[in-house]
Amino acid sequence: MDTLLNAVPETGRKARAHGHDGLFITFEGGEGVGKSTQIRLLADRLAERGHAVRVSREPGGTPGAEAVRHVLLDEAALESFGPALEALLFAAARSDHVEQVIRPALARGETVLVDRFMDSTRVYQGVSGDLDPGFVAALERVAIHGTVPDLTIILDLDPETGLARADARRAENTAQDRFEKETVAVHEARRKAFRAIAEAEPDRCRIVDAAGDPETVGEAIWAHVAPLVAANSGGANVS
Ligand SMILES: Nc1ncnc2c1ncn2[C@@H]1O[C@H](COP(=O)(O)OP(=O)(O)O)[C@@H](O)[C@H]1O
Ligand SMILES: Cc1cn([C@H]2C[C@H](O)[C@@H](COP(=O)(O)OP(=O)(O)O)O2)c(=O)[nH]c1=O
Repeated sequence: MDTLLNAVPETGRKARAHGHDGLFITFEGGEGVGKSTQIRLLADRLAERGHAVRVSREPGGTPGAEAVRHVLLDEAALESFGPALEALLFAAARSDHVEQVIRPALARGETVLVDRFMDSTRVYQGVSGDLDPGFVAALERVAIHGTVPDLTIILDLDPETGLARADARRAENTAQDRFEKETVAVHEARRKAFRAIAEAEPDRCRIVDAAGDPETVGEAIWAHVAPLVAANSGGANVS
């Protein structure tokens, strides 16, 4: 098994398809911080500038991964799931998503925006689930197969506000999913865990304050994205 795991390339862009890669940008953070909203704003902004954009989400993004999502988020089936099983299921869904959607889109030169990726597993299963970091890291290497995001935007917001926004978003009869139901203390611990990832990986991650109005948050995100877009487009001026 160890040999198999070692056969998987270390994380890092060198494992990415060569040539005219697109940009891979992931959005992370707790419930209701505004990930879906900001992905839509950024996708529109990039499309207006003529960039081909592929938007996706996790868990999901392929028929198989969406089936796994249904299992993972279905309250009835999950009470007995332990964090290790969850992490394995998220990794299986991610592997399919990376191979079937993300890597091919990047190889076509598309900009890929994904709502949650590997950092959510590190936080929700690793930290909240108290899993062995080596186990989480091994699963991550197998699942992403070297396809590391060029940029991860971590939207930072106090849990009370995020949960209130998530409640406002939810139709009256849609119950919270089980990850949303946990205590504010658990959500706060996740917020700290996302911040710790950003501090440990400053080249990849940027923390963005999600408390302002959507447009203000969008401008802050664009300030991080625009230089990468310019560099990836051969230095063309991107305003
Ligand atoms: N900056 C913001 N200020 C106020 N409400 C927001 C903001 N961004 C998003 N919302 C609203 O909060 C809810 C959750 O936003 P969403 O983008 O779905 O968050 P996430 O994808 O992180 O769960 C939605 O109803 C959305 O319209
Ligand atoms: C991708 C991923 C998501 N999750 C959790 C976080 C979310 O609560 C849930 C995804 O459901 P979703 O409805 O997409 O929530 P959100 O809008 O907050 O992204 O799955 C993990 O626990 N691990 C993971 O690796």
